Amino acid sequence: MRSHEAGALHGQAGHRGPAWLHHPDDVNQLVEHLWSRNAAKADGVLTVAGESAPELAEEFGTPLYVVDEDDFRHRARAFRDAFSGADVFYAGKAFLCVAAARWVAEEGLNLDVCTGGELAVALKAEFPPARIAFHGNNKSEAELRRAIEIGVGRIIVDSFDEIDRLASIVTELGVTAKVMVRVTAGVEAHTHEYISTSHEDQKFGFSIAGGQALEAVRRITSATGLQLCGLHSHIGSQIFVTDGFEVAARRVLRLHAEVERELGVTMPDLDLGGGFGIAYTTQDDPRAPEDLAREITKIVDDECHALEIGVPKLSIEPGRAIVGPSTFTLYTVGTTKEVALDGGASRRYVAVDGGMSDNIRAALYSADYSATLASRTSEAPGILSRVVGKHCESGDVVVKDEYLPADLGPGDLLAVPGTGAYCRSLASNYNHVPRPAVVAVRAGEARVVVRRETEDDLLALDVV
Ligand SMILES: Cc1ncc(COP(=O)(O)O)c(C=O)c1O
Ligand SMILES: N[C@@H](CCCC[NH3+])C(=O)O
Repeated sequence: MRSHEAGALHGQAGHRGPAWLHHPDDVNQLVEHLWSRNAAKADGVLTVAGESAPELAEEFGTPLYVVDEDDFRHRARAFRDAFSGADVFYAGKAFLCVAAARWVAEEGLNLDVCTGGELAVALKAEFPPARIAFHGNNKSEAELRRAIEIGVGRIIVDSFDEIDRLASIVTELGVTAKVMVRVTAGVEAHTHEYISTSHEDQKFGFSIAGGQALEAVRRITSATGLQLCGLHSHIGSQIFVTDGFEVAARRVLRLHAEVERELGVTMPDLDLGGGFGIAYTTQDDPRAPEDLAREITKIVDDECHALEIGVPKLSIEPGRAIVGPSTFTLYTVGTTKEVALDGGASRRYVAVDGGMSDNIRAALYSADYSATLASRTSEAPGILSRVVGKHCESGDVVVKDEYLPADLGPGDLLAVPGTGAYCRSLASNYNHVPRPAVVAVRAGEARVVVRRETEDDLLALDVV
């Protein structure tokens, strides 16, 4: 994630946004690489896989998450094919529902879940348990028991307490569980602090440098019923450069070699996690899965060669890079407002019918997004605008800076691309706003895969 607060808007002579944001030649045009493969505009109207934004809004209401199913499947296959010698786990935390779990299964990927709730969705979708990896830094006894009973493929262990918990469950059940050890490699990933997970001072994993990782391996290998299949490292999310993966892979493989040498244990697998960045705005330049595969595979091969060890089977866990670009959020504009700024400049606020309850990422990580008018062509010039929601927070921003037509007004539809990952999954009912539906569009057909919450849903938990 990149923060661009420094480039804040100012200046009288034309509204100037952050340095990376350029005035578009035609404010009606889509910046294609920010959209799913079947999204297009015809006469100003946004369409996806044969369905138009106004038709979708009319039939399903707004706000609405619209997922291009073919795009999701295509990206899943692209990772599977690019990493053909590896196991690809879709990270369900990015977005999970029964339909999505089925798409993942059908495209031949594995699934990463990190709570009993995500596991329940996977099971409802009849996802093969052996293809599920179970994550989490504080899995409960009940969650672990269920995972073992249904036979998940691997459990990624994150604490000494968990090792004890697991050891007693497998002993009691008389079974063997495959486990991996989540390690922290001490890498400072180039991303937002909140989604960086490999520096030492944070809650995930066992430190390699501090010796806890080796100790965890020792305890697992001396426990009965726990079968160690490898080490796991995830350095963070929304990462664009492979240098962080490279440093992490080298450190993890050194530990892998040490385990082989010192303990005589050869671990068959190595999981380098997910975190591959996507384009939210024109400032982002993501890597293609083939490039990632080539570079990461080479790093692992070279390091194993240097360490004179066999090459373990690689696993990766992309979430955002599969689901993020597949989805846009469709909103209806409710109000607009011109706000005077210092120096005589002004900012156009465009308020939509959702906000931080369906996309918390701008508020939480200063994430940038883009937006486009989705229901008509406009002849008006583009002016720098801020898209905000309807919540009682001034930080309720969906798109910090975007050029939108000056005549945008109530009733217009606005679409925000790249909202597939960590928007529905982080959605809330703040201000008692019902969470939007998710509609999957494929070959001219739209179907609800997660229904919209109702007022009854909002009241369902109140005990009166
Ligand atoms: C262990 C693990 N694997 C995979 C992911 C997926 O990350 P991303 O959606 O950035 O690919 C995450 C989230 O950061 C994670 O914590
Ligand atoms: N929720 C974060 C990503 C965290 C990934 C989970 N480890 C985001 O929206 O970017």
